[in-house]
Amino acid sequence: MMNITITKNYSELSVKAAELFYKKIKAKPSIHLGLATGKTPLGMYEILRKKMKTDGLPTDKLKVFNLDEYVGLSKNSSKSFYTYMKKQLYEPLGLKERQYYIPNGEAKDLEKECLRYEQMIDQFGIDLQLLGVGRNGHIGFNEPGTPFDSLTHVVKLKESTRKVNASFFGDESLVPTRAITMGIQSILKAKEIVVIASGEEKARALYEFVHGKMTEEWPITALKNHSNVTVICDQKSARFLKRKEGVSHD
Ligand SMILES: O=P(O)(O)OC[C@H]1O[C@](O)(CO)[C@@H](O)[C@@H]1O
Repeated sequence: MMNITITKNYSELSVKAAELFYKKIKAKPSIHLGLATGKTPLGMYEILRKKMKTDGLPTDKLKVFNLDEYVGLSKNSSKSFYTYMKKQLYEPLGLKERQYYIPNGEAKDLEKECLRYEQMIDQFGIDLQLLGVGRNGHIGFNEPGTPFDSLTHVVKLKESTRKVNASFFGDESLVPTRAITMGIQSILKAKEIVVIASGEEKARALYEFVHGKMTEEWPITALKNHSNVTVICDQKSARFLKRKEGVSHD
């Protein structure tokens, strides 16, 4: 089942997505969340952490798992996804180290690290997975051509992805060339998935996801196989979507 909500703009998208996560956390304080980095979730993370704090939602039973991490960056580098998450949620929500999980991009044996991470996902299970989407349809760092049955693995980042992510680094040459990412199969293991997308540059990927056929050329289309996916996107990213049942325009 796929539900699509189209919002007027990025602010509304952030409010909707934050509300959804807030409700789920409130209903099940021991929920296991799968979380994403990138620009798109920044708005929802800000609303979520503020509301959770104001309302005093307990966070001691929460567990959060991250999709990916760069290889070769120190965990404490200001550019690591660990630092991003620490600033956006781990610290503001007062999470203890045992409550958050992120691939270790500094591991000596990367293959072993991938295996460890996948085993942990299997052991705990993710209830609700948040996903952004790349312009080329990537989810996590699973670039076009990644097998749908892939588990956590090391990827060589595409030049186009490094270019887009250069804004976080100041210069493209500083963006790491590899990352560890949950695979497509690992992502599909989540009980429920929420995809957020904003801006015209995401419109083609959303079109392929909603109206296109399943193909490894558009990694996001793997989600067509999942039984519980919600898409929250703004009008700009939804410009190629056709009106149909299950699509609500706010
Ligand atoms: O939200 P953004 O910055 O557009 O990124 C989209 C996707 O691209 C990535 O940043 C990887 O390049 C993902 O982590 C993210 O979900």
